[in-house]
Amino acid sequence: MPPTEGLSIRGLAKTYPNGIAALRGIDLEVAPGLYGLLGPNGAGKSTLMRTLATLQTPDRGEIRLDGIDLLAEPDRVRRRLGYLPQQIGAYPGVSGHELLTRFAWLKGRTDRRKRRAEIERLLDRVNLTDAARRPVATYSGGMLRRFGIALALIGSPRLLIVDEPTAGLDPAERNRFHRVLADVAAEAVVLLSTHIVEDVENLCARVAILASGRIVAEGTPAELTGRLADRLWSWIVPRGETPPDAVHLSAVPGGTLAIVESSTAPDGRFAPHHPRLEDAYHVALAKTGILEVAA
Ligand SMILES: Nc1ncnc2c1ncn2[C@@H]1O[C@H](COP(=O)(O)OP(=O)(O)OP(=O)(O)O)[C@@H](O)[C@H]1O
Repeated sequence: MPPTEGLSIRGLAKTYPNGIAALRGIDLEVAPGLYGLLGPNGAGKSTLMRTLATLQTPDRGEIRLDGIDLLAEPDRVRRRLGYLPQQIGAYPGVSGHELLTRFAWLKGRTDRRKRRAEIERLLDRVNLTDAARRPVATYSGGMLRRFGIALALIGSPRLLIVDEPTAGLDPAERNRFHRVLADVAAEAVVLLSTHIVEDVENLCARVAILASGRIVAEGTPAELTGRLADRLWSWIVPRGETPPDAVHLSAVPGGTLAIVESSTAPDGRFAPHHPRLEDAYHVALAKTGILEVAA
């Protein structure tokens, strides 16, 4: 990747005044496209996202967006940023069209004709043209998420930061939301932070797994699962029996599914297990000593 395109992060570190080291030296190169950031609670995802959104500063390190130094020139980078927060505030009675108009005005879109054209384009892009005159307060959860993208896309950002986007969406809305993100990712860096491994597996060209403030694995979903080829074994432990030491345990009909990493089958009860991104995630966390409670 040429150094002038995309997002480049080097040696990023942040320790809060209470002594918690939320970021312990993050290095990442992110090209335009959809990039997934996975990690358990407290891994440092929000700290990283807020730092990229210029809402807080790191103790050390460097961030460049399309070659522009974010810490030295935050205002210049802000003009190229879109941030989709988890919640959009309540604006009683205000229609989608009107709220977009206000935000566009705040972002410096003062030419009325150009602003209107941009808003029409954005509404069409997120499939909300028909609902544009309805109050935002009446939108469903999925419509609100897509509306949030339209807000974040004012000014055609080069980096779109999306935090935990699909919680609470039904499958059809989740799918619609993903299609909009994929469309944006054709021309910008879209950084998607989530707990939902399946969203990243289906959608993202590359993924980083963050744990305790460090990147513990990085690559394409195929690379991450490929490293585990022929190394995973599973066994459904009948109810009442003690499960073995495993990289992941989850409840299934009939007992507990135990997934174990080993170069050979631990014993005759285990069958080969085809690795999924979720397994790579649990293996990466297990190697750092972090065990997530089964979902
Ligand atoms: N303002 C703050 N002051 C002190 N500690 C903080 C602050 N914000 C976050 N932390 C701590 O830093 C660590 C990383 O938190 P962060 O919110 O970045 O993680 P996360 O991966 O986003 O987690 P979650 O998925 O739960 O939001 C946690 O231990 C958290 O308690």
